[in-house]
Amino acid sequence: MKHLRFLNKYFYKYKWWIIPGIFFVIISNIFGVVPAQVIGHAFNLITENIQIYHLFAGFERQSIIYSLFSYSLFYFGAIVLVLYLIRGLFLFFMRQTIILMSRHIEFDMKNAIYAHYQKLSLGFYRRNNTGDLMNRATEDVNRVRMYVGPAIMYTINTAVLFLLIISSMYSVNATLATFCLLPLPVLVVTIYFVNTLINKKSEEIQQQLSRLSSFVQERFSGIRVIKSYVREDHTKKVFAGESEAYKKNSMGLVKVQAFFYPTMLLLVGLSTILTVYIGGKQVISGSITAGNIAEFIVYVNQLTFPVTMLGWVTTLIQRAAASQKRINEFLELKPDIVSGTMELKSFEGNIRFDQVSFTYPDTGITALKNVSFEIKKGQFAAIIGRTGSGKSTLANLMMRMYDVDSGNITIDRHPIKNLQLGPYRNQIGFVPQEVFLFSDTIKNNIAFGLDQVEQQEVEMAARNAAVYQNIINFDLKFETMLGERGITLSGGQKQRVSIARALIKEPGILIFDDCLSAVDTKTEEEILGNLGRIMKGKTSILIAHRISTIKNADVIIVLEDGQIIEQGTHQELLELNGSYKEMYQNQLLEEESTTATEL
Ligand SMILES: Nc1ncnc2c1ncn2[C@@H]1O[C@H](COP(=O)(O)OP(=O)(O)OP(=O)(O)O)[C@@H](O)[C@H]1O
Repeated sequence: MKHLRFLNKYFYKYKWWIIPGIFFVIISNIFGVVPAQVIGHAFNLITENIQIYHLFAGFERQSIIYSLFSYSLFYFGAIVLVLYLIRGLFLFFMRQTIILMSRHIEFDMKNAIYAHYQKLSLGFYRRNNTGDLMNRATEDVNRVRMYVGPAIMYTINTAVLFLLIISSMYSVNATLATFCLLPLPVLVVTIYFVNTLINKKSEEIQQQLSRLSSFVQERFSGIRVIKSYVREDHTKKVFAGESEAYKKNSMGLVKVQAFFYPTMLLLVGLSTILTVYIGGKQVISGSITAGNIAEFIVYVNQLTFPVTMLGWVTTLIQRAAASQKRINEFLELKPDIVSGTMELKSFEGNIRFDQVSFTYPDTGITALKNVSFEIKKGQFAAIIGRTGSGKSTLANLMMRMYDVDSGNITIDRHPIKNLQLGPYRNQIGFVPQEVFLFSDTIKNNIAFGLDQVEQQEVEMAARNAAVYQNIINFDLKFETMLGERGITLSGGQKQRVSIARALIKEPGILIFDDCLSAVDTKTEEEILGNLGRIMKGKTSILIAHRISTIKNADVIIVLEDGQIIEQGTHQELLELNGSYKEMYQNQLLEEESTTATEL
């Protein structure tokens, strides 16, 4: 329950919703209780006057008594109707304040969670799966909303109604009131237990449902693999198995519910029978009127709904507390990467690594060991090495996606940690190894890093990335939609759109993480030629596997197992006669053998 204290600030913020809300609950309940008394009076009117009416049988006066009688009943009916209408109006206001407040809190919380997620670093996203992140921002917030809205509303409602009804009952007759209320504790306890059971079963169903939807989602994403391995029948069987478990759980829940409602009605019926029996005795002894019995029956029925709600409300509160705990766990997390305060006035693009070591915190893999190098402003640097040697890690550290374990990284002679993070990252044009394009138009994908953009700039970036011709061949050109609702680009086209996205920023440092792998050599040359022109005087870093891509670099860094083993220009490295030369010769041999087979 202590986790729900977090929500108090929202109650305070929306105090002018909740205070009137409580007021409306009280008024609506008063107008809900008074009709019972009017019904009691109407009942008394009937029992007292019916004999008089029969006494005048055969006389002309009987019709006058009849019209008086029916006029009074109509009058009582009208009063009850008006009272219920007023109650209805206040119920409307009650929902318009409390439930509306809950929607505002839901909105605020979702925004706060999303904003907080944005601040957390890459490591956080690696540690937590997407499903969990989504659930906390949607399902958990929804459960909390059920607490700040319906649960609070029904709790206040039940408390007020209980107070009003019980005091009205006792003001009429204490004995009858006590007997009427006797079955209620049994009802409350039964509801509590059955509700716990229902809750447990619902949770199981919910879990099974998420298992089922994750299964379906994954199989839809991997439909190509399923079809090519002819695993349709197998997946069908697994799906049927999961569905069967879901069906079984649901049927279990239906059974409990089927048992619950009749039991509840039985207990309410028992209350009514007791009211009639004990009430009848009291009428005979003259302590109450027959109208009071009618009044009590209305009270008992009015109590039924709030009592059944009690169990439900308890569940809502328990669930909300569990959800709020999960939400708080994330909200209390501090970002691993904290922005520095130093403003980079004139950005040059000098990068220096000094004895840098880094271990990924989540896997414990040491990706870099004592790495030192310097890339000067305007240089074209290349990083090469076997897969898993730490190339992408270098790029991650340059962008300060992670902080180093030991050693220093300096940018323009300032420790990277001192720089303001946003403006610094804005200076970098990064093209990741795994291209990610949003389900949006090509234009918006290219212009992603900028707030405002001209069509000409987008076209120029596309030209420089050698993808312009491909784009204008689509019917909608730059307005072509990508992703689920749009077209699918080829691997090479995706890479080039991603390159255009980095180039349009006119960055101070450009980092290409092996993003030319799906591009043919001719297009690669064209892109590299364009880069030479655009990045003149600026720093470019190319991570690559093909030596042909990087042989013109000013400096080539050769990584192996997280360490720099060789460093220099293409010529210098060849002269070293080491790993680089071996790699180069192997690649030359591969090229020769492919050309030979092609011939
Ligand atoms: N986010 C991560 N969390 C944990 N370990 C990681 C992460 N990224 C990479 N690693 C590990 O760090 C090591 C270096 O990986 P890195 O991606 O830097 O290599 P790479 O040289 O870029 O490889 P490739 O050429 O295959 O892209 C690998 O052993 C890898 O398993």
